[in-house]
This record gives sequence, structure tokens and C-alpha cells, in this order.
Amino acid sequence: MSGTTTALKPPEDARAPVRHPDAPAPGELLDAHNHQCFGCGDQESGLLLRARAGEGVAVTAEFEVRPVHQGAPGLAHGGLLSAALDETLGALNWMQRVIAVTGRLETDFARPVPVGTVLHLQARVTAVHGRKIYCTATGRIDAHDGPVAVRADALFIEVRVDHFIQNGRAEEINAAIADPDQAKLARVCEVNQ
Ligand SMILES: CCCCCCCCCCCC(=O)SCCNC(=O)CCNC(=O)[C@H](O)C(C)(C)COP(=O)(O)OP(=O)(O)OC[C@H]1O[C@@H](n2cnc3c(N)ncnc32)[C@H](O)[C@@H]1OP(=O)(O)O
Repeated sequence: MSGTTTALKPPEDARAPVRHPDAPAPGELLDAHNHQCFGCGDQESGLLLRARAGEGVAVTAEFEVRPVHQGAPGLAHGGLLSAALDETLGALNWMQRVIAVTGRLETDFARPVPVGTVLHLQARVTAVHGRKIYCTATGRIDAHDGPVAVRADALFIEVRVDHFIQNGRAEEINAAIADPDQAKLARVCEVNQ
């Protein structure tokens, strides 16, 4: 059973999430927030996860489990399945136009996921309380209505772009600042904070 810890239960006075008026339209493919990202970037050894805007404050994503993602022979590594859930939940940032990072992530592994599976992920924000964003995700095998293999509940915490500038390695931060797409993304999100 997921979401059992108190930290993942929204308080009574939490508000419903609000879709930003300029959020991408349902079905629209979401850009990678960083092309070097292990989850949504374009590294061959990464997840190559592709997310799309959903209705409301929700997203969908697909992750093809390749041999490089194995744990046990022929099966996906559990940590990478958590990463796929985390990345999908992170894509919810686009729908509220905030910058938020994972504070807590609890994963349930309900079924083994064979190599060759396309994991169909769905994530949505359930509640917001100050900087705290409560959200949930599932991953289903080979179809959007396939059997649930993994699910997660998470708490994301809203941060300012300084979070990355102060904590990230200078080499990558400087490259991101010099990248017009990254600078635009940071501006768009910060305007809403
Ligand atoms: C340019 C675009 C890029 C866009 C980039 C988007 C990236 C998305 C990528 C996918 C997602 C990731 O993997 S993100 C990477 C993994 N995550 C991280 O690296 C985060 C590391 N942790 C941190 O930096 C920090 O702990 C933070 C930012 C999460 C929180 O620190 P803080 O800002 O000082 O806030 P703090 O006062 O401690 O906490 C605020 C409130 O949240 C609660 N809180 C904080 N952490 C937790 C927790 N683990 N579990 C429960 N509750 C928590 C506190 O109790 C408090 O509640 P109250 O007192 O207010 O009630």
C-alpha cells in the first residue's frame, strides 16, 4: 500500500492544484528540462523517457525498458523504475509552471517488469500546501490500461532557480545558463514564483 507515511498525506487545509493557463495543451510532447538529464535527456544510457501534457495537472509518459536497464536477468532494475516515476512526477512542473524537486518518493513494486516492456506512466498532482506539492504516479505494462507494475506517492518542494545555481557543478550550470532554451525555461517558471 502506498502513501502511508504522514509526510505524504496533504494537510486538511491543502488546496487543489491549479493548471497554469499557459500549460502545454493535452497531448503535447514536453521538452527535456535538461538534455543531459538521465531521465528525459538524450543520453543513450538514460531512460529516454518522453512525457506529454495531460488534462488538468497531470502528465503521461512512456519508458521503454532496454537491456541497459536490467537488474535481475531480463527484468528492469527497481531503482530505474523509481527513476522513471520520479522523472514523470518531475514533468508535472510544466503543468503548474513551477520549479520543484523531489523531497520524498515512496515506490511500490507490484509486478516484475520484463526487458522490452513499454512502461506507460501517468502522474498527477493531488494537493498543494505552500511550497509542498503532493503527487502520485503509476506505471502500467505495455498499455495505458495495462496491469499496474509500479506506483509512487511523492512530495515535491518548490524551489527557486538559485537551488541549481548554488548546488550544481559550475561546468554544467554555466553551460545551462548559456543555453537559450534553459534560460527561457528558468524565466518562465520563476515568473510564477
Ligand atoms: C531550470 C528548471 C529546472 C527544472 C528541474 C526539474 C527537475 C526534476 C527532476 C526530477 C525530480 C528529481 O529527481 S529532483 C532531484 C532529487 N531531489 C533533490 O536533489 C532535493 C534535495 N533536497 C533539497 O535540496 C532540500 O531538502 C529541499 C529543497 C527538498 C527542501 O529544502 P528547503 O528548501 O530548505 O525546505 P525545508 O524548509 O527543509 O522544507 C520545506 C517544507 O517541506 C518539508 N519537507 C522537506 N523535505 C521533506 C521530506 N523529505 N519529507 C517530508 N517533508 C519534507 C519540510 O518539512 C517543510 O515543511 P513545512 O515546515 O513548510 O510544513
